[in-house]
Amino acid sequence: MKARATLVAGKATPRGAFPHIKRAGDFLFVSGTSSRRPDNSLDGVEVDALGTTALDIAVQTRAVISNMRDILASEGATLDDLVEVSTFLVNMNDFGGYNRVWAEFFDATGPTRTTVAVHQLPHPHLLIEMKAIAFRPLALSQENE
Ligand SMILES: N/C(=C\C=C\C(=O)O)C(=O)O
Repeated sequence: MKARATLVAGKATPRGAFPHIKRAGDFLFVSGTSSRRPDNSLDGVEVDALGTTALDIAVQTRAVISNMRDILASEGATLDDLVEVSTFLVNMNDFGGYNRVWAEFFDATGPTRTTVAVHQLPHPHLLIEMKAIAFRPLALSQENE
């Protein structure tokens, strides 16, 4: 069986030659996802008239999870199907804000999780990016079509 790559309509276009999500058998692999909107603006970023920039880790985290939810839906999967999430923060001082929003969506029965800090993400206003693996048997996804 060949793996199936999908570019999801209505989501921000990937900033490179890769899909939003790839199905390999019953497993789904979600590319690194940010709070980027389809128009390439970012949730959780406000810039005032003087150029002062306010970045909000809670808003960005909620947007990332929401974007992943939409991407999973393209394969008939939900956040409940996630088995592993990797999170990249640019600053561990944001860990608390990120962790609180995470708990709005998941508990200890949810996906395994690894959180690391990285030097940079692909846009200077991004505080967080996540990639994920889900288990959603193809047969179950097709039942709901
Ligand atoms: N996944 C990658 C970037 C995602 C950026 C975004 O969604 O804003 C990548 O370059 O590998």
